[in-house]
Amino acid sequence: MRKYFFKPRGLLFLNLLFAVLLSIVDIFFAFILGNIVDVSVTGSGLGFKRILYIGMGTMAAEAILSYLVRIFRGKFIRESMCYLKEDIFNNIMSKDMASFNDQNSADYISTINNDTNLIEQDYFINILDSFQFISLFVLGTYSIFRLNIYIAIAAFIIGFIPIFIPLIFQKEMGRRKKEYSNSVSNFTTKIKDIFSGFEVIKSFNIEEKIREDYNNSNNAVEDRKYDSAKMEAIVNSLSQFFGSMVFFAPLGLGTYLVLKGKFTVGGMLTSVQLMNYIVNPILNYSNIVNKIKGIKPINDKIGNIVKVDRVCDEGLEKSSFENSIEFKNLSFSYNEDRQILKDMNLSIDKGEKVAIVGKSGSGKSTLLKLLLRYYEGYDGEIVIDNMENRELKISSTYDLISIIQQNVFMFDDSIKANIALYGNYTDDEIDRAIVQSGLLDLVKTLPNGSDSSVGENGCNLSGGEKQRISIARALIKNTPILLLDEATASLDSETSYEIESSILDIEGLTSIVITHKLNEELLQRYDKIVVMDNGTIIEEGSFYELIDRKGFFYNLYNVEKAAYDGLIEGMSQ
Ligand SMILES: Nc1ncnc2c1ncn2[C@@H]1O[C@H](COP(=O)(O)OP(=O)(O)OP(=O)(O)O)[C@@H](O)[C@H]1O
Repeated sequence: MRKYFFKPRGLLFLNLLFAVLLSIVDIFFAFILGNIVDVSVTGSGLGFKRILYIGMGTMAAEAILSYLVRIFRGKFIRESMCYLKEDIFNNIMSKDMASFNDQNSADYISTINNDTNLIEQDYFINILDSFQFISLFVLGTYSIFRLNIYIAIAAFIIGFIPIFIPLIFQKEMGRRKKEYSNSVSNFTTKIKDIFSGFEVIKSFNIEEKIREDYNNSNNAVEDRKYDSAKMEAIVNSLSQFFGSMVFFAPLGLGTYLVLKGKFTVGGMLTSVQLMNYIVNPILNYSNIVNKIKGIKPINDKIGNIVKVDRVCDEGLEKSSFENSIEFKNLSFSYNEDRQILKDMNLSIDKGEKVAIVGKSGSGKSTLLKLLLRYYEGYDGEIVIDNMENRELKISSTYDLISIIQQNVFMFDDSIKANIALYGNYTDDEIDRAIVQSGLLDLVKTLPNGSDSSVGENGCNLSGGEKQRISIARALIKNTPILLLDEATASLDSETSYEIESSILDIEGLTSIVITHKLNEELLQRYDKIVVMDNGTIIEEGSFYELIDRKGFFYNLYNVEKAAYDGLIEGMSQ
C-alpha cells in the first residue's frame, strides 16, 4: 500500500506541514489558557487585554489550519484512492482469460468497492491522523518537560502501558478483519448470482430457497462485522482505562505541587491541556496501529487478486496472416482430472473454410479457445505462419483472429456502439456489417435505427438479434481469420443459412466454423470438415469424402438428417 500512499507526494507534504502547524498553534493555545488563569489568580503574566487578543488570534489560526488540514486530506485521499483503484482495475484487465476465471467476478467487484474502502479508512486516514497525533505528542512532550519535569515523568511512566495493548490483540484483529472481508466477497457473489439468475429463480419457483441463502450470507457478513467490533471494543476500553490513568496520576501530582506552592494554577491548567496532547496520541496509538496492522490480510488479498502472472501484451509482433495455422500434437486439460484434447494434429491453410463437427463435449470449443489464447498451458504447438501463437503479442493474435460466440455480451449502449465496440469505423463500414449480419430488417423497424439502445446486456433484443450483433462485431474487424462457435444457433434456419453462406462467400477469409446444424448445401462448400470425438480428430475430409467413407460423420449426418426430416414431417401433419 505504501506505493499508493506516497504517490501524491506534494499533497502528502502539505498534509504533514499543516498538521505540524496546527499542532504548534494548539500547544501555543494551551499556554495562553494558562496565562489567562494566572492573570486572574495572581495578576501576573501578560496584560489581560493583550492575552485576550492573542487568544482570539490563535483560535482563528486554529480554525483556518483545521480547515486546510481537512481540505488537503480530502484531496490526498481522492488522489491516492483513484490511483489505487485504477491500478487494481488495470491489473485485473491485464490478466489472461485463465487467471481471470480463477476468481469469481464478484470478488473483483468486492475488492474494488469494499476492500479499497477498508484501506481508505483503516490505512490512509489513520496514517494521516497519526501525523497530527505524532506532532502534538512530540511538541506536547517537549513543552511539558519544560513546564514541570515531575509531572512530565509521571505522565510518561504510566503513559506507555497502552502502547502494548495493540501488540497483544493485533493478530486476532487481523484475522477477524480478513474473515469480514471474505464474508463481504461471498455476499457480493451471492447477490450478483441472484440478480443475474432472476429469470431462472422466478421460473423455477425457488424464491424461498434463495431468500434463505441471501439471509444466511447477510447474517454472516453482519456477524463477522460484529466480531471485529467486539474485538475493537476490548482494545479500545483497555486503552481508555490506561489513558485515564495517565491523565489522573499527573493531575494528582500537579495539585499536590500547587498546594505546596511549587506550581501555579495557570501552569497546572497548561499541563492538563498538554497532557491531553500526550494522552490522546497514546490512547489512539493502539487503535491506529491495530487498524494499520489489521489491514495486512486485506493487502495480501488485494495482492493475490491483482497478481498478473505475465504482462499480456509482450511478445512478437505479427500483423498479417500469410500461410497456415497448424495444431501440432496438441494436448490440453482444464484441470488434472481429465484430458480434454489429446495429441491433436490439424493444418489449415490460408483462405480455407473449415467446419468442425462432433458430439457435445468432444472439445470443439476448447480448440478455438486455445487458438484464441484463453488458456496457454497446453502441450504441443499452435503455429501461425511458423510462429508459435503463445509467443506473439496478445494484441497481434487478436488483430489476426476474431470470434463469433454462442454467448454474446452486450454493453448498455446503441446497436452501432455494440457493433463498433469503441473502434473507429466509418458509417459505411458499420452499415455493411449490419447488412452482412442480417441486422438490416431490425434496424429499419427501429425509430432511432442503429442508434437505438440495446438495454442492459441487450435486454431490448432477442437472442437471435444479439447473435447478429456479435456477427457484425466480428465482421467489421475484418481479420484474416474468423472463428464461429455455434454462432448461428439461436437464428432461424433461413437466416442462419444466409449468414453462414455469406461468410463462406468472403474470399480469402480463413474461417473455422463449429456447427451442429449439418446442412448438406453448406457442408459441401467447406474445403474441409473436421470430425472430433473425445478430444481428438477422428475423421477429416470434404463432405463427399466423409460420406463415402461411411464412418462416424456419415452416421452423425444421417442421424441429424433423420431427426430434421422427422421434425419437418411432424410439422406438416
Ligand atoms: N472451464 C472449464 N473448466 C473445466 N472443464 C471445462 C471447461 N470448459 C469446458 N470444459 C469441459 O471440457 C469438455 C469439452 O468442452 P467443449 O466446450 O470444448 O466441448 P464442445 O465439443 O465444444 O461441446 P458443445 O458442442 O456442447 O459446445 C467438456 O467436457 C467440458 O465439460
